[in-house]
Amino acid sequence: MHLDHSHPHAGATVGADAHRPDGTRRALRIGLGGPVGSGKTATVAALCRTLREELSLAVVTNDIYTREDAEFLLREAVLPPERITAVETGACPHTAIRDDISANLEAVEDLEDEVGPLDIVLVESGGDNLTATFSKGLVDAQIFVIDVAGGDDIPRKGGPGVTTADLLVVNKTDLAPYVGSDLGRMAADAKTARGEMPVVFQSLRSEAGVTEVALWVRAQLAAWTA
Ligand SMILES: Nc1nc2c(ncn2[C@@H]2O[C@H](COP(=O)(O)OP(=O)(O)OP(=O)(O)O)[C@@H](O)[C@H]2O)c(=O)[nH]1
Repeated sequence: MHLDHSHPHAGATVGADAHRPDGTRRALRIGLGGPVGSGKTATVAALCRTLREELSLAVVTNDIYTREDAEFLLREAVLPPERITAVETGACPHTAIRDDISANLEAVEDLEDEVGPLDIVLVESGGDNLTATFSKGLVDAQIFVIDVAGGDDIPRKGGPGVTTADLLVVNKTDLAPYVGSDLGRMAADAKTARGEMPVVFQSLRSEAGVTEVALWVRAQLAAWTA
């Protein structure tokens, strides 16, 4: 189930310089943030599986003290190991993606140098609260992932992630009947909070899986390379 694809190209604004020092175009950088356990890593894994044959991809993960998200992606072999880098933030992940972005920028640039040229780098934030947003100096577009089990009032309560992310993903729709979440209400509240900005409802347990988000990512890349 998805909603409001009337503006598939909303997003991808040029934040940092679009070129590498040698003059070639750098990869499009897409950030994924959201609360703990909403499905960020699972979405990154599914995007890699869907897009890896057609695009040159890499992933940067952020965890506070561990490399768990990167280890999951390595174990699942969603990409060759040299294309996955873990940043240990040692503090709130949102500091590393919003305030002191140097470690993430270095990780992205190292990946481009070592395995490039790359089409897309996915930068996953460690699970954080609803205020976690990425610096425009780090990513060109951001996806905010919430899930239906976290409470169907999250779109209404908002927060910068929900209201300003280029794409809002409401994940785990398969669980809605079990946790009593009202998807219609979530959709209406998301519309109120976001206006014309896109929202995708997905279940990674369904056959459609990450298809809609992958379409959005392809549209961002098309706009970036145009
Ligand atoms: N039922 C269901 N479970 C899901 C779905 N997506 C992810 N999960 C499960 O939810 C759990 C958390 O998913 P993760 O991808 O690790 O979540 P995360 O946002 O990366 O978590 P942190 O990195 O700890 O913040 C895992 O057990 C996933 O398998 C979904 O669409 N439906």
